[in-house]
Amino acid sequence: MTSLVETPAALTDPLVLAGLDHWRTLPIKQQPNWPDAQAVAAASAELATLPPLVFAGEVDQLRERLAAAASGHGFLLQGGDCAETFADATADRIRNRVKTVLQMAVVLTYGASMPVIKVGRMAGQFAKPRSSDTETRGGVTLPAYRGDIVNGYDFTPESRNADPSRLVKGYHTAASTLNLIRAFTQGGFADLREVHSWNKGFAENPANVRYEGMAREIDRAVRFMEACGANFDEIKAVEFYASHEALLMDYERPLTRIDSRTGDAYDVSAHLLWVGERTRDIDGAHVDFLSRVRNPLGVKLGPSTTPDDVFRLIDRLDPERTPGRLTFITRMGAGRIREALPPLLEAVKAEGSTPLWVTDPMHGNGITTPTGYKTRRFDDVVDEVKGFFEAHRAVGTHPGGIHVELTGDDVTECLGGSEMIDEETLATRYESLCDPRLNHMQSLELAFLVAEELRKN
Ligand SMILES: O=C[C@H](O)[C@H](O)COP(=O)(O)O
Ligand SMILES: C=C(OP(=O)(O)O)C(=O)O
Ligand SMILES: [Mn+2]
Repeated sequence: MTSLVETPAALTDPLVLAGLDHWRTLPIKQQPNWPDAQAVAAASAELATLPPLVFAGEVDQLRERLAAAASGHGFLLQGGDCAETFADATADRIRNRVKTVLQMAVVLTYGASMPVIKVGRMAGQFAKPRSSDTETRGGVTLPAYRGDIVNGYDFTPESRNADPSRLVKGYHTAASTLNLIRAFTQGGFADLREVHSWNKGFAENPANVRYEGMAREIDRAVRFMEACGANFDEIKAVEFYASHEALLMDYERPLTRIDSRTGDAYDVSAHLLWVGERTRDIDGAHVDFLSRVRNPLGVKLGPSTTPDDVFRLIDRLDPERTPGRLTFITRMGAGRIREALPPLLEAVKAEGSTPLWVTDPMHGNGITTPTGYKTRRFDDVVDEVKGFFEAHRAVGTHPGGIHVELTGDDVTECLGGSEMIDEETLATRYESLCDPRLNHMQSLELAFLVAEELRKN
């Protein structure tokens, strides 16, 4: 016999019971003005029926890897576009980014004898926080571009309108990106014996040539080990994780599920989620939501962060001090890191917490050229990375990783590097729709530099 009194779904839904909607009652920043609330609700409802993009077991495995790194036994390499676009989710572009991350990882692993955790800003990095809600061109003001999952980049009212159908397109684009990443990294392409082939197709440049030299050494070592009986077939596959900024709540919330193994909530849109510098308010919606999912979390920290801010974030996001749960991604700027980072490291060390400390040498070093290009100087990026290592050496903490905006293509978006990209050259191949990315060669150069810094430790 059925009950005459129906139980409201909300009272039995485990996600609701886990407080996963509490963020709706809190102040929230950087969300789009969706013109059609019903269409957003329909898109979110559709997302809620779609399969998870990642599995909770993989998420747990990443947390274990990050825990090892936080205790000094590993290094996180997190990289990819500032803003992924739907149009660029092509086989060639995805392959070039994966190859670039694999090459950087091998430079770091071989150069510094350190296990490297590979995490892409990929398969979901579609939503962007902006400094301004609007953009004005030639006297016309329109909503700012907030990433392909919200609106279009074309400067027309139609394109800049927030369109909820993009939420579902974002999911499917993330799914096909992740599918290809999994094929590349599990299907033999990432095999260490392919170390030379990752360099193929990239124009020859000094960083490539240096890489080739290293690849030859690795080849010799692999052949030697094979001759000794080592079985390299066992390490044909490589772990490669997906991450993005958990910004757009109409995407993240419906992609949050209860894990049948443990009863815990996981945001299954990516393995690792991070909260941005603009949305990490301790009493805000984003921090509340993320505090309730089990994924490893990143938190961006800008130059004005105080030790008190850090302690409050640790208490909210990692009350049980779970190893590998929390990664602080500092983005101080080359001119600030040497004074701003050490007090945070000291304070956290004294308190006894062991988060993973990672440097993002991109977001504190933005400049705009007189011709209007958003760019960064490669020298500033390098200087911030060096400042990061100096700070950790001084305090005696582990410099645990780098977080970079990069692409595998030969774009001209950041100034300098051995190719000496100058302000005039920026125009030749500037493709980013948001922040400037290191190109393939600049990325490799940075990896060699980081390996040298790691060797000094
Ligand atoms: O990626 C980070 C931010 O979204 C980006 O730096 C904001 O850029 P804006 O200052 O042009 O809005
Ligand atoms: C928005 C970003 O950075 P931040 O929050 O550090 O400004 C980003 O990483 O794209
Ligand atoms: Mn960015």
